[in-house]
Amino acid sequence: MVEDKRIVIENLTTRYPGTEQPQLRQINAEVHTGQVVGIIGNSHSGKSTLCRVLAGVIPKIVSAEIEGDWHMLGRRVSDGWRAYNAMTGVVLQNPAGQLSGLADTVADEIAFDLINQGMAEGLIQKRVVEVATQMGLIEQLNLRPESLSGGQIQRLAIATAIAANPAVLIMDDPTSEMDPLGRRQFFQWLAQVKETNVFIVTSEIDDLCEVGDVVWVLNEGQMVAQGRPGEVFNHLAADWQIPAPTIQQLAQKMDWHLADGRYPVNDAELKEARYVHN
Ligand SMILES: Nc1ncnc2c1ncn2[C@@H]1O[C@H](COP(=O)(O)OP(=O)(O)OP(=O)(O)O)[C@@H](O)[C@H]1O
Repeated sequence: MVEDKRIVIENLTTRYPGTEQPQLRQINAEVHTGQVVGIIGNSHSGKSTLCRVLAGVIPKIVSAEIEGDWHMLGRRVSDGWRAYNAMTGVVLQNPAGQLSGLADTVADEIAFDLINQGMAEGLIQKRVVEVATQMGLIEQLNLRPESLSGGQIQRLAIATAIAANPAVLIMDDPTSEMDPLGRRQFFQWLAQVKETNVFIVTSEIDDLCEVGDVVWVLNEGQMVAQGRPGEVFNHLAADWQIPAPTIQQLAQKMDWHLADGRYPVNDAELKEARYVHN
């Protein structure tokens, strides 16, 4: 059998109980292995709801009426929760609520899922140090999780989500409480993640343009645009209320554009635009 390496969403519509209007309306999308997908949109546009669906939290934990279909790497939640859940690493809003509450130390929290999976002790220790290094938590390994700052708790939630090397990583605004340096380190880490499908809700448009392969724009529950960052940000509609990336704003002022007429949205495109103008 050929392995399905796609993530496919077909005509997805969701309604929370007691609500008349759907929160997601007829969403269609297809993503291929290894892509970083940035999900953007203004408040209440449905970004968190889409993350909950992709993570299987809807319908497994939060109930909602669902029409349409979605499958990731050939699996659906209805095929079995264990296998679906094992495939995903998830960081939802309020990461503190996601921690086990059982671990004495940051190291134990990161190790929690690995212990549950029956990984050998030596391998667990190695992996804990690896992800703690990636998330800048190496000096916090022996601290109690509840003693961490908001930004550190977000890093810990990410560390626990990536510890078991999930094929799909779903993160809902994972840097909202990080300081600027923490945010930069996070996006530098994300830039070098390979062979993982990443979905990230973020308002950090500039960073997203550096690391994102694809951007999805949600507006009132509809997917109003999807494509490469350069395509999407060059065609923003005013009612989406999404600002253009800083580089694009600068390039518009300078009237620096690329050979195809678009304005650059990231460092690499800015260099290219300079080349076109020299
Ligand atoms: N459990 C729920 N029950 C009923 N309605 C809900 C529930 N969760 C979210 N909603 C509603 O669904 C809509 C979409 O919310 P969602 O949180 O997905 O948007 P969002 O784009 O993530 O917003 P934000 O950027 O403010 O976090 C909103 O109108 C919200 O009030």
